[in-house]
This record gives sequence, structure tokens and C-alpha cells, in this order.
Amino acid sequence: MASNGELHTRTKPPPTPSPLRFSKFFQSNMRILVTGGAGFIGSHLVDKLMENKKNEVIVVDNYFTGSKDNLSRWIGHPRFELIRHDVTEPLLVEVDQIYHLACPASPIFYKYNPVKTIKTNVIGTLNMLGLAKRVGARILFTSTSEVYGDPLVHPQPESYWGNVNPIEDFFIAGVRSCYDEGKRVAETLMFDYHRQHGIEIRVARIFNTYGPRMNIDDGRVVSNFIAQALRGEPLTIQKPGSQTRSFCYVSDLVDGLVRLMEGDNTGPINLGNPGEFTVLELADTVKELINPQVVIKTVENTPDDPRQRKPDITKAKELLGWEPKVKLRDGLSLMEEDFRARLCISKKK
Ligand SMILES: NC(=O)c1ccc[n+]([C@@H]2O[C@H](COP(=O)([O-])OP(=O)(O)OC[C@H]3O[C@@H](n4cnc5c(N)ncnc54)[C@H](O)[C@@H]3O)[C@@H](O)[C@H]2O)c1
Ligand SMILES: O=c1ccn([C@@H]2O[C@H](COP(=O)(O)OP(=O)(O)O[C@H]3OC[C@@H](O)[C@H](O)[C@H]3O)[C@@H](O)[C@H]2O)c(=O)[nH]1
Repeated sequence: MASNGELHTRTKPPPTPSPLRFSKFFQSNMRILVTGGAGFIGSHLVDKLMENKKNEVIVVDNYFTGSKDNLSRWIGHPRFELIRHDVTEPLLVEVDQIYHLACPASPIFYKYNPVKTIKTNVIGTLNMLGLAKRVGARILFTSTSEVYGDPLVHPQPESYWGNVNPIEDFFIAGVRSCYDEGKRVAETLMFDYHRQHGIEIRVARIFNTYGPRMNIDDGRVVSNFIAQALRGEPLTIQKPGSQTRSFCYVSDLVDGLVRLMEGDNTGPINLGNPGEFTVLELADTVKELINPQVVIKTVENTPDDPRQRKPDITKAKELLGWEPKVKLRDGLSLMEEDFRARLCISKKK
């Protein structure tokens, strides 16, 4: 019985971890693999994991959207290793835990090469599950609120099956299904490996997360608005502006991921901040906080943009004792500082 209350029948016991784990005389470190660790969330997760002196962290990343800069403080550290690797290729490393994050997350990047996005989610996740099976590691997969598509249930509990458009319409360039359906198949693979091979799995469904180190030209709404406000460019609201999102600050999210990995629940578990804002409200807040002179302009939207999104985090509260702490205004100010430093735009006194 998985402790999220659902039955997940395993046909096999979990694979045996490395004999090092049972060593009587040598207390080995916990070896943790973070795929996509050079990205936004991954690099913050690495910072958190490296705080524990018992952890050794291996990052693999192909640098499609991530950067070594995000990990510069750890390069050369004896407990840290960075490998350029694409998760669509098999990987042989000896580890105890796998945080599997590798995947472009911003719509402009995941739509750029949709077939590669699907391969990353499907073949990449298969490779990481194969690795977990061989070495007996516990594996956590970062799924997404996009598995709920354009949701017809609000807020979204984990039990909701979602409303995803699976059709890659030839005439509409770059729809979202490569990402949404890729993540849905990856979730299925996680649970099939759990049932069929006994792998210890954890599945997080992450809702829109923001914070320092997001790519400045990442294309997601919070980074766009902050960069635009600082550069004095119009804030681009994609129509209609009444669509909602719930924004979680990255330190809260990372805390939730670590709790999920360390706890007993397979998930899927929603991790997100239930505070819900329209895109227009977000633009107004950024304008007020960062640059009251900036104009707001309305631009065309992309197909299939979800109209509303808000996590039901009852499960995360009950099973992980987790809920977000950082309010949107405070998080935006922390992100402003980081963007100012990277764009070399100081605050007027
Ligand atoms: N940030 C969010 O709001 C959010 C919401 C839901 C889910 N997620 C998930 O969390 C994870 C991290 O997202 P993020 O916001 O940090 O995005 P990000 O783009 O900053 O990080 C993704 C990282 O994965 C790497 N990567 C991509 N494809 C790869 C491949 N084939 N092989 C190896 N590395 C690869 C990128 O170079 C990058 O470093 C993703 O799986 C994403 O789907 C994020
Ligand atoms: O400049 C912009 C960018 C975006 N938007 C709007 O802001 C909303 C949020 O867009 P984002 O691109 O930030 O993110 P989305 O919510 O569409 O997708 C995200 O969802 C969860 C994760 O899996 C991913 O990080 C990402 O796919 C959308 O309604 C979009 O139309 C703007 O109004 N202006």
C-alpha cells in the first residue's frame, strides 16, 4: 500500500541497493544524481543537497537550457561532479538516489524541438529508470501541472485525470502536447517500473515555479515581466490576461522535492503555491514593485494555453507536512535583485 492511500501492487521486491549501504566500518556518503541539475530548479536543488556533508552530488546535463554558471560555486568541490550528458543516451553511474529533472520547461524551449522533448521525457525517463533498477536507487521524477492540460476541475487535485489536447496539428506550429503527453507517459513509466520491478519511485507534479537564476530570456511569464520592467520595455500580456497561474518560489519547491524524496509516499503529489493570480494581476504587481512607468501591452497568445491553474495541496500538507512560505511579492523582490545583478541595472536611489 503506497502511503498516499492508493494501492500500487509490486510484483517484485525493490532491487537491492549497493553493498556500500550496509558497510559496517565505513559510513559511505549518499550519492545523489541530479539530471537537469544545471537548470533553474536543478541548481537550487543541488545547493540544498550540497548543504549536507554526507551527500555527494553528480549532475548530468546537456546544457540545452541550463548553464555551468548556475553551478559555478560547486565546480571543483570534492563532493561534486558535473557530467555533460544527454539523458536520451544510457548512463552508467553508481548512485543511491536520482532526482530526474532533465527536460526543457519553458514553452518556447519545449516547443523548439518537440520530437526531442518527447524523447527526453520518454527515452530519458526509461534510461533513468533502467539505471535505478540496476543500482537499486530511489528515483524522483519532476512531472508538471501541465498533465492536467486546460483543467475542467478547479483547483486541481491529484485524482483529476486532466484535459490535454494530444493532437500535434500540422497547421498549428508548436502545440504543447510534446511536453504534456511526454510527462504523462513518463509518469506511467514510473508507476509501471514500480509495479513490475519494485523500483522505489516518487512523482512530483510541479506548478509554475519562479526565482533567481531563471534564464533572462527564458520566455516564461515571471522572468519575461521582470526583465521587461527592468529594461523599460512593455510587459507583454498574452490574451486574454484573465488566465490564472499559481506561482511558487523556488526555495519552497526545493524543500517539497526533498521531503518527497525522503518520505514514504510515491505520489503523484502536487507541489505548488495555491495563491492564484491572473496574468494581468501579475503584470500590475511587477509594474508597481519594479517600474511604475512601464506600459502593459496585450499580444496574441499561443494555442491551447490553459485558462486556469491552481494546485490542491491537501496531500502535500498531510503526507509531507509541506506548504509554501514565500509570498509572491517577496519572491518577486528576491528575483528582481538577481535580475538586476545579471542585467547590470542598479536600483535608482
Ligand atoms: N519551473 C517550473 O515552473 C516547472 C513546472 C513544472 C515542472 N517543471 C519541471 O522541473 C524540471 C526543471 O525545470 P526548470 O524550470 O528548472 O527548467 P530548466 O530548463 O531551467 O532546466 C532543465 C534542465 O534540463 C536540461 N536538459 C534538457 N534536456 C536534457 C537532456 N535531454 N539531457 C540532459 N539534460 C537536459 C537543461 O539543459 C536544463 O539544465 C523539468 O523537468 C520541468 O519539466 C518545472
Ligand atoms: O510574456 C508572457 C509570457 C507568458 N504569458 C502568459 O502567462 C501564462 C504562463 O505562461 P508561462 O510560459 O510562464 O508558463 P505556462 O504556465 O504556460 O507553462 C508552464 O507550466 C508549468 C511548467 O511545466 C512549465 O514551466 C511551463 O510549461 C500563460 O497564460 C501565458 O500566455 C504572458 O502573458 N506573457
